[in-house]
Amino acid sequence: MRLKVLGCYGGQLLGFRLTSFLVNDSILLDAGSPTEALSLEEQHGIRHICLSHTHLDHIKDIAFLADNRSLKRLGGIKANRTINVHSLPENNETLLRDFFNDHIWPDFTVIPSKKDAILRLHDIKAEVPFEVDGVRITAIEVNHPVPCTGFLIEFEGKQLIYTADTGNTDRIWEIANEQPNLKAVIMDCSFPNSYQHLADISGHLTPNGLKQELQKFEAVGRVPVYLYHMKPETLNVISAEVEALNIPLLRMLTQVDEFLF
Ligand SMILES: Nc1ncnc2c1ncn2[C@@H]1O[C@@H]2COP(=O)(O)O[C@H]2[C@H]1O
Repeated sequence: MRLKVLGCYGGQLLGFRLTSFLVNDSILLDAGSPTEALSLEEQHGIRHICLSHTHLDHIKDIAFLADNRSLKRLGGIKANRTINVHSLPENNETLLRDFFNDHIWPDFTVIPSKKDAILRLHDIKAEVPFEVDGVRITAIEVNHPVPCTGFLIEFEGKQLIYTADTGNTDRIWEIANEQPNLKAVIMDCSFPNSYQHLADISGHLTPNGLKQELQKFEAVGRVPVYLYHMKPETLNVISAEVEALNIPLLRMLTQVDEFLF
């Protein structure tokens, strides 16, 4: 499995891109930044978006990807016409009602026609696996103020866990502990310890919070844990606090990271 970090921050600042990961060149985990991180040709390779939740920092580039794909069609290119979004039914409803509603952005689920649309929204169910482009994907509910799922990604007998945005949560760790060949976990670490209250009310983790979470993870120290969604203006403080935890194979992601699992 190829995993490319397109953006791994929980805020947008010059040089810091919002959350998005590219799996095997065609599947996005969240869509905070693909149009900023990828060439037009690379964007056209994206066929699926696994969407954890509808907060703006995870959906904003669905809009720009769709617009770019629309121009590609006008240019007469036929391959990879549709972008398939996979998310909970509540999230797909929110996308249609509040984002692709012809006010905030055109409704690309009916452009150029409903039958042959640029965007197709697929309802998924938590803990019911589905397969796209040979990759098996399972959504797992996590703890955020809006409906949100992390994802278990499986390809060629290897597994990756992406917690998505979450405060303390249990089920995803139970599932992580069941995986026979888990290669990595990508998990939330948004705020420094001094912002614990904000982390709690906004459904995120601090270094202290993630230390508690990792007590539920049996492979800690054996399987790499990569942190994402750091608020960029607090990065130096989070970095020092993560370092002080002294947990082997735990580090913050950077937006130039690429992995081959
Ligand atoms: N009660 C709050 N006070 C201040 N900021 C908040 C509050 N709730 C949410 N936020 C911020 O709004 C952001 C929305 O996206 P995030 O969940 O990434 O992170 C959240 C916090 O940074």
